[in-house]
Amino acid sequence: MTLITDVRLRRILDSRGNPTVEADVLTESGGFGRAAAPSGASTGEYEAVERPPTEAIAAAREHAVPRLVGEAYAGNQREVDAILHAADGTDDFSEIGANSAVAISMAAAKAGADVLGAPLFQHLGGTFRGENFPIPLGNVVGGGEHAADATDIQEFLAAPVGAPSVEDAVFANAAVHAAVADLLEERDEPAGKGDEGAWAPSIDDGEAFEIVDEAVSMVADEVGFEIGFGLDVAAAEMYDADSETYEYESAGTSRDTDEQIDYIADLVDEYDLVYVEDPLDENDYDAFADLTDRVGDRTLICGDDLFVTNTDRLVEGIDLGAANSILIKPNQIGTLTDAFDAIELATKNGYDSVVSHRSGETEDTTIAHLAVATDAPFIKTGAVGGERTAKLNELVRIADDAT
Ligand SMILES: O=C(O)[C@@H](CO)OP(=O)(O)O
Ligand SMILES: [Mg+2]
Repeated sequence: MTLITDVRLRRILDSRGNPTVEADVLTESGGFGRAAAPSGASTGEYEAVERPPTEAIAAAREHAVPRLVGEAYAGNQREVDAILHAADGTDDFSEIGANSAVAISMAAAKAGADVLGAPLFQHLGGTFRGENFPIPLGNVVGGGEHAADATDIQEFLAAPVGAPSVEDAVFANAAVHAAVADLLEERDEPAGKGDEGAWAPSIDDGEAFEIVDEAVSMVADEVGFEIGFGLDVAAAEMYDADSETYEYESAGTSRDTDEQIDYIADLVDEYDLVYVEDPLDENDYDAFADLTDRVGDRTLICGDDLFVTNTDRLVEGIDLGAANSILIKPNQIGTLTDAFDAIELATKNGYDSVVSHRSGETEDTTIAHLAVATDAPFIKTGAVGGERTAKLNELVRIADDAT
């Protein structure tokens, strides 16, 4: 029934106005799945390779589509993804592009779910999923590679850890986003938005900490549950390998690795940070391990560029005690199977998974289903903006349907 009869690939727009790959997968019994690849700006050095969409589409049409059509079953995700790997023939999807691979992988999953008549999260995670929902981390202030002339730290993320439901959590993050706007206005700090919808004022990180801390407390008082906040430092973007220092350009500050570890550990304690992503360079497992040793009992230290959703890199991290959570981005590794395997390995080893969007996104909602399917404790997918709310609203719908 789920035999694939057609795979169509096209270029569509992403949220930055750049082209990206969209895939349609059709099956023998009329099943249909459509999915699109997201795209990063602060990409990790070890990510699977995203090719220019036109090239990725041509290569996938030549190498992957003929191996799938009439040959593979959309309901068998591991088979589809193994064929994508075999068709590509490299270990980083540099032939067909991770963008073509992930679009086809996710579209096949949706086609499989369509034939089953089951929601995607159930097709992926089993019939008993849908009881637990991830806490959404929503960025409310940001800079780094996502906005010019803004904070050095890439993302300040509201984390509604005490929310009684995913719906309450999603609305709380939007309220923090609005509260930040009010506080910026009071301080006469005009702000546009960065790539992920967070406010991107020309302020330094210190001021951003004050504002986000205040906004989070204000909204927590209003809603009556605990809201913390966290960071994506995206430190690989500020690390200078020659001088071995972290360069905070807008602040005009430079820190060596020990100073960076001290700085982050102090921030964790001063602001009760619940989450810190990529506080150190993507090649420095030892520094991650030191920091995790110091503060890992009271906050999540998450590896994004460090792990790139790659089980080999995660194994190394587990061995060394580097980080205690992993960011999961299917396009970093190229298939849903690989993303699932990373989550399973993480869970088995006590690492929390944070399923994540990219800065360049589409209306695709697959990651909302992936998070519910895998019982991931967190999802990071913005707070506002259509391509972000697409995922957040899908979570609300899944919760609504499940009750
Ligand atoms: O660094 C990150 O975690 C992501 C998403 O927030 O950004 P990008 O997609 O640009 O890598
Ligand atoms: Mg990151």
